[in-house]
Amino acid sequence: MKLQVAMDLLTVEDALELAGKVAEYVDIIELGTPLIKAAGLSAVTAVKAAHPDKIVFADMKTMDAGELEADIAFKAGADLVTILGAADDSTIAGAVKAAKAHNKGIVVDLIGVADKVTRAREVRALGAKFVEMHAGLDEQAKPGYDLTGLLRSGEEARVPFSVAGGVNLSTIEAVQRAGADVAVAGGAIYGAADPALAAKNLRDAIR
Ligand SMILES: O=C([C@H](O)CO)[C@H](O)[C@H](O)COP(=O)(O)O
Repeated sequence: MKLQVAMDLLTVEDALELAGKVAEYVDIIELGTPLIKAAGLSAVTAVKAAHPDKIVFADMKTMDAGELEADIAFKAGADLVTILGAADDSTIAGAVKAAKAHNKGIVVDLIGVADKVTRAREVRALGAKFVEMHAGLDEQAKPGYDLTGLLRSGEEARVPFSVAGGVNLSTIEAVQRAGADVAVAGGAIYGAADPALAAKNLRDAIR
């Protein structure tokens, strides 16, 4: 299982500083949606230039104009770009077309999708590299939230998947047991007093 750091920060400087601290422990470096909205795609270019050996993930969360938005993110240096699972099939197909043109990949984010299992299979058939079983920051803040539903959806879907939604040291083993290809950790790393140690501990928990 790969480890992905999600950088939900707001400036390129902060993102480069965090990436510099944790890169040796992670496989994938994600530029979070708030970061891309605040700093633009130049943030993707800067992180890829600093870490050319890492998979750079642009969390675009595109809902329309799939081919166009994926194309500009790939041109900026992204290796993986997210499209929302709630988008029309044509949006996902357009983004997959752009990914093929750049020899890169599309990840379909199933945030907000009620039937994640069915949609995961549909978008995989459309050419998604993998799907993201995702509960966003707002959903995580609701009382009683836990990762169980995401893990069950991943197990049932039987397509390559990542899990994002408050993954931390106490849950990463369950994420791996569920068969996830990628564990995504945002707050558990960037919110830690020592992000490098937090990333190392997560890496060490992956067997
Ligand atoms: O994608 C995310 C969210 O929508 C804000 O951009 C997060 O990066 C993702 O949820 C992982 O972060 P944590 O939940 O803090 O681990």
